[in-house]
Order: sequence, then structure tokens, then C-alpha cells
Amino acid sequence: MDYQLEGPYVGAIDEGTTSARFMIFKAGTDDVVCFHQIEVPSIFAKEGWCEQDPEVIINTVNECIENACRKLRALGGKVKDIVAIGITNQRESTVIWDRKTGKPLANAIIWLDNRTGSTVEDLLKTIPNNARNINYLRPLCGLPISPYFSGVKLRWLRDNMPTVKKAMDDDTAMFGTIDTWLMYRLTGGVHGGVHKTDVTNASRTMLMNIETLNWDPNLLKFFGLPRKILPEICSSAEHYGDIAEGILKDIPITADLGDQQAALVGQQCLAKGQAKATYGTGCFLLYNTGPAIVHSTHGLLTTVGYQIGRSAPPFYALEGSVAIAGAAFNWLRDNIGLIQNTSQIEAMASTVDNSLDVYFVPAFNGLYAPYWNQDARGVICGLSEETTSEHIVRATLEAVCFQVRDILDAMHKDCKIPLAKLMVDGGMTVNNLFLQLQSDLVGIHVLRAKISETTALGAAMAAYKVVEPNYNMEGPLSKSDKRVPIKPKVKSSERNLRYEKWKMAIERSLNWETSTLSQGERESFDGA
Ligand SMILES: Nc1ncnc2c1ncn2[C@@H]1O[C@H](COP(=O)(O)OP(=O)(O)O)[C@@H](O)[C@H]1O
Ligand SMILES: O=P(O)(O)OC[C@H](O)CO
Repeated sequence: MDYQLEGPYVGAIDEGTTSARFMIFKAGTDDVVCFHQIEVPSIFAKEGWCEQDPEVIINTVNECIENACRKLRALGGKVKDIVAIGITNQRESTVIWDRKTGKPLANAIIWLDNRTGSTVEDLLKTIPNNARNINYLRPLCGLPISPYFSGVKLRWLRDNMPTVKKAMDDDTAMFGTIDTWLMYRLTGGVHGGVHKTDVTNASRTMLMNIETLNWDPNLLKFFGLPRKILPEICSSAEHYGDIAEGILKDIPITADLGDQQAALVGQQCLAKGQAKATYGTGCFLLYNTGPAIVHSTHGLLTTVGYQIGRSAPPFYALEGSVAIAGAAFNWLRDNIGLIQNTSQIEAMASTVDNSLDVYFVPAFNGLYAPYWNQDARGVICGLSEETTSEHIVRATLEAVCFQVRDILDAMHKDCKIPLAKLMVDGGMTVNNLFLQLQSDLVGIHVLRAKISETTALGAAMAAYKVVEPNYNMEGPLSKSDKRVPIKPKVKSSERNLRYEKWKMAIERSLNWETSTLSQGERESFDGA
């Protein structure tokens, strides 16, 4: 084996929305020794629903672990040289299982799932003075009331699945986000598996107090949920437990972070004022606000960025979440047939100079930040006889860029300091044209991550810090950084004009689900 890739190693389980992977890094570096990745199917049982089978999730993770370890051995490495494991995961997705059997009581409700619109309506009605204010709980948890977050999904499960309600009432239910589910099963399940989560994942449930970092009795009361089903909240880097069986038996799990927070760490945005955007299924922009909690007044989320060790201070972040980014291309491929695979996108969009004034707002499940409009639906506008598939593909890339501009504008308003550069990573960033468009349409320098797997890297960095306290997380990676930023090539007047049009397209998508024609419109529609 290449001596550069000799142990010790750190393993990272990255359980994303589209796929799970297990990555093995040379400890303390961003060198990927080997990895294995497998897609995880989503189940769309009804319109707006999105589920995954928790058993499939854990089995897929185990398969990734087995295969990656086999690859390590084939390279001449030893599995026993893996000194720690980090977990990072799609956030908010909600799993509920039986304490006695360890078996799921329902499929996992995935973060994108929009079934809880009526649950949100019902919860809003309980707010005093009929205020119906989605920001009512922000002072406590930093989040607006939205179908996105786990607390709302849990409440739906309690209201709509009698088995779940009974298990909650009988104290036989256990709740977890995906990290908790994986950790429980990996450390033994019913045979002594731990029931834990970390502050970053807990900060996405709407049940944790953003200041005390404990489950909050007022939030639990608001959602009507019992305390006993919840895991213990830990820091993002500590010893949670050891792997109970299989090829990694006895190796400690020492990091747990939501995937977007892990990418913040992996991008080394470890100082106040640094920000990263990860473009995968959705797009998530996190701005490190240091140990200070910044409450957004412009539609962003306040979330925990990371807490590296129980005695370390938590670092917070402002987050702009976009539900549909790369997923818009999956839709173009799977539902519309406009592309056959994602590797075509760049070539197709490059055959045209612009999108010919086509704007696509992919608000399939409503709009997240900064609009938080669960009744928004997708629109494509500006179509003409000249519009081709290529223009629509290009408009889809631009849609992601404009959504990021929406968020950056909100961050600027909340933090007052404009960002000088944006660190980017995730599946979409292999697309060079996309990164140029992002730079052009926002007017910012864009810096692509050195490795695409910054999420797994962040979890590996945090995991290694626990077993090697002298490891400097800000050190070795940044020294070798010779990246050249992508710079804007269009004039600000053109950029602003195009953004105004985007805002017009947004207007057309908002409140679509609940919009009805006025009497006058109805009469002219009917030809009266
Ligand atoms: N060349 C490309 N151009 C634009 N989007 C792409 C390209 N390649 C992949 N994608 C999109 O990136 C997403 C996958 O990114 P990934 O980071 O693996 O997602 P996740 O972490 O959410 O599972 C998919 O939605 C896919 O459509
Ligand atoms: O699976 P990803 O990478 O799209 O991330 C999902 C987010 O964590 C949802 O909040």
C-alpha cells in the first residue's frame, strides 16, 4: 500500500437523502482511502408524501460499511486501524420505533415530505389571540412552524397512526432522527443500543431550546409530545458508544452531526463570518455566527453549527434552506423525460447562451427560506415558440442560483456584512457552468471544495478530534489550499434585471395551493 495511505484511519457514515455512503479517510487529512455508496429508494405513497424504510436505511449503511472495508483490505489496509467512526445524516427525517422489539412503527417521514400541512394549520390555531404566527416559536427554537421539521412530523404520526399514539402513551415508543436510529442499531439495538442524538440534529426538531440545548417543556407541550420518547442530547463530538457487531465491532462512534453542519466543518468554516453552500437534493447555506445566537428577521433559521466536545462552547449558524435544488433535475429526468441523466446537464445548458427569459420556480412542496410558504407550487414562465429543452435545463440551473441569491440577500440583511466568497460543495458542484452562473447571478466569488465529500470529511474530522485531542481541525487541510475562485462575468445591471424577473416568477408561485379565482375572474373565465 502507498505509505501515504497507511493507517490510522477514520470512517464516516454519510446517510443522505438520495444515497448512503461509508468513507474511509486517512486520519487527520482529507485523503479518501476508499468508500462505498448505495442509493436509498424513497417511497412516494401519496401526493406530497416522501418516506423511506428505516430497515432499508440501516441495511444499506451496513452494506456500505462491509464493502468499503473490503476495499480497504484489497488496498492492503487493516480495518482494525480505523480508530473512530463519525455519523452524518439527512436532517429532520423522523423515525419512530418500538422499545421492546427495536422495529420501526412506521416508515421514516423524510424531511421533504409535505403531508403535515394540515398539522401546521391546526398548530397555528392553538397560538394565543388567534395570531397564527409561523414565527411564534422562533425565540425558543430558532425555527418557523413548517412541515419541514421533526416535531411537526411526530405530531402527525401521533394524530394519524393509532399504533404510534398507543406506543407513545404506553412509553414503548422511541423517537430519533436518522443519526439516532443508526446509532441505536449500530450499538446493539434492543441489546443495549444507545438512544442519543447531537445538538445539531436536535436543533432541527423544534423541540430543543436553542439556548439551553435541552428538550424544552414548553415546546413539548405545544406539540403535545411526551418527553420519554426523546433521545439524550449530546455534543457533536464525544464517545457515544461502540459498534456492537460486524466488521467494525468495538470501534467507537465519536462524532454525530447533521449533514449540512458537517459540511460547514468539512469546509473549515470554523470562524464567525464564514459560509458554505451544499448543493445536493436541496441546497443549504450555512453562515457561522460563532458562539452568538442570531435570530433572523428575514426568514432564515437559527441552528446549532457544531459543538466539538461536551465542555466546548456551541457554535451557531444562520441557515437558508432550499428544498429543491438538484432534485429539480431528477424531476426533469424521471417525470418529464427532458434529460436522461444528470451528466448531460452541463453540455445541454451550454449549447444556448441564455435561458431566453425562461424562469422556473421548482416549488414542488412549497418554498422554504426565506418565504416559508407551504402553499407555493412550481411554475415555469416566460415560455415562447423559441423555447427549447436546453433553455429549460439552463433555467433550472439558474433557479438554484436565484434561490441562493434570495438567501444571501436575507443573510446580508440579518448580519449586515456582505459575503466576499462562497465555499461550495455537493453533487451539483461538478457542473462548471452551474458554478459560473452562480457567481454571475449573485455577483460573488465561488470557491469549490477540494473534495466533493466535505460532509463525510466534517464528520471524520470531528470523530478524530475525540480520539486525538491534539489534532488541530483548522490546521493541515487549509495549508494545501491553492484553489482559484470563480468570478462573476456579467454586469450588475444585467444581474439585477434578471433577479427582478425571478421575483416576478416567485410571486406567481406563492399561495398557489390555496388560491381561488375571484368572482370577477371566474365570470370572465366562464365567458359570462
Ligand atoms: N452535473 C450535474 N449538474 C446538475 N446537478 C447535478 C449534476 N450531477 C448531479 N446533480 C444533482 O445532484 C444531486 C445529488 O447530489 P448529492 O450531493 O449526492 O445529494 P444528497 O446528499 O442529497 O444525496 C442530485 O439531485 C442530482 O440531480
Ligand atoms: O440529503 P441532503 O444532502 O440533501 O441534505 C438534506 C438536509 O439535511 C435536509 O435538511
